[in-house]
Amino acid sequence: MTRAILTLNAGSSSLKLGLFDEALAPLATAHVDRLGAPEGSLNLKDAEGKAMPVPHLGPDDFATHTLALRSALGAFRTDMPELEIVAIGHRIVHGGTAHAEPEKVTDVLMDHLERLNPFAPLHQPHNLAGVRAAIEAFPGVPNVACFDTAFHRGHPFVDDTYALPRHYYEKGVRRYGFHGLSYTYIDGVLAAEEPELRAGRVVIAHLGSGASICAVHNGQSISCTMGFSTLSGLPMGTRAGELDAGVVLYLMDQEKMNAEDITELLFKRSGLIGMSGVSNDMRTLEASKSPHAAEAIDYFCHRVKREIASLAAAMGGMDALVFCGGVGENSSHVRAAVCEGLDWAGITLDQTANLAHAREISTGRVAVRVIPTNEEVVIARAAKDALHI
Ligand SMILES: Nc1ncnc2c1ncn2[C@@H]1O[C@H](COP(=O)(O)OP(=O)(O)O)[C@@H](O)[C@H]1O
Ligand SMILES: CC(=O)OP(=O)(O)O
Ligand SMILES: [Mg+2]
Repeated sequence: MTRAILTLNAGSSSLKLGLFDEALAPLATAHVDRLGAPEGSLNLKDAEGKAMPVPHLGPDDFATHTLALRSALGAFRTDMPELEIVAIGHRIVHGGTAHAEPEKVTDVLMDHLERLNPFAPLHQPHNLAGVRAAIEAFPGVPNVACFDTAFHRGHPFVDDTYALPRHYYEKGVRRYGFHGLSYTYIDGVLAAEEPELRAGRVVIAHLGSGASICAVHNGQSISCTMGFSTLSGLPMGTRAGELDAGVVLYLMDQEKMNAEDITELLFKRSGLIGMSGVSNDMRTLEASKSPHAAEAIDYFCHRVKREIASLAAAMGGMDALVFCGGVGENSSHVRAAVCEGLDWAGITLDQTANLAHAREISTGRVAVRVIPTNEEVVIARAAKDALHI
């Protein structure tokens, strides 16, 4: 029997699973896409990232988080029957103000986390559904919750608050910041491989379907483009990003939209898909001939550029810039467009290295890096440490 740690990252319409051995070497990953929809699908990859054969499954097998988890695990078991799951780690988007470290899941913790649902309605309930599905599938196996907000809990007050009357801050209306597991991973890579850079002022751009940027000084998060919710900062695949609150008032007052309509608009129909009318997927936009697709990419890159400079200002400068996430790791066009015109800030790209997706892509004072992120291994390590495995 191989003793294994399972990691779960449950989104609204996706479920990502990772399997690691006790030394945290990857064994396999599973990715359920379009969970709940008739086109639901499952991809499996082995330890080397090579696609593995998937058993025949129908839409009913992905109808809920519990069924999707069962289907993905069933597929793993066919391939690796000798696996014993000894711990399960979960990505939980919101830990609120109280949860700044990974924690073993208890009924009390689940109760606390459920109370944070209104703060992240499109993430938290799905994350918790993943935890419940895991408890059901593996009775008696300990679960550990790992929080996206935890990395940012030490923000200085000016980057933790909004300019609202005080009692909203006390009620929890704060700049939480997200994608902390990804930032933890990148910070760990720099600490291990380029400690002199890590000791300095690092701007990390996590550019995926969800996207944010973080200012990290000597391993400490100073400021993040995401704040109270996963909606702020950068435009994303389907989310608007930075928006004048006056627009929301206009939508309510003049367009007679209610909270549900506006949530749907800003989280699901805006960003790249809203601007382009073509796709929420950067690859598709880059391949498209539509001028609106090109404008959506331009807007995305412009906002990333502005936020990088803003975050550098929050730290008094910048020694390194790291790109990660699906777009950050794979789109040389986005990286080039973002960095263009930032030479005044010490950023100049080695265009050949950038086109080759090399790890070191800068020629200027600021070290620019492309580092593939890995939220799963951060979760697995946290589960191992929290349970003293
Ligand atoms: N080769 C590529 N060129 C441009 N964009 C890419 C490429 N590969 C992946 N992407 C983009 O990365 C995004 C998904 O990022 P990812 O980090 O996987 O998202 P998620 O938040 O779902 O984990 C999509 O917009 C996708 O188009
Ligand atoms: C925090 C967040 O936006 O997560 P994701 O990128 O998975 O949507
Ligand atoms: Mg993501």
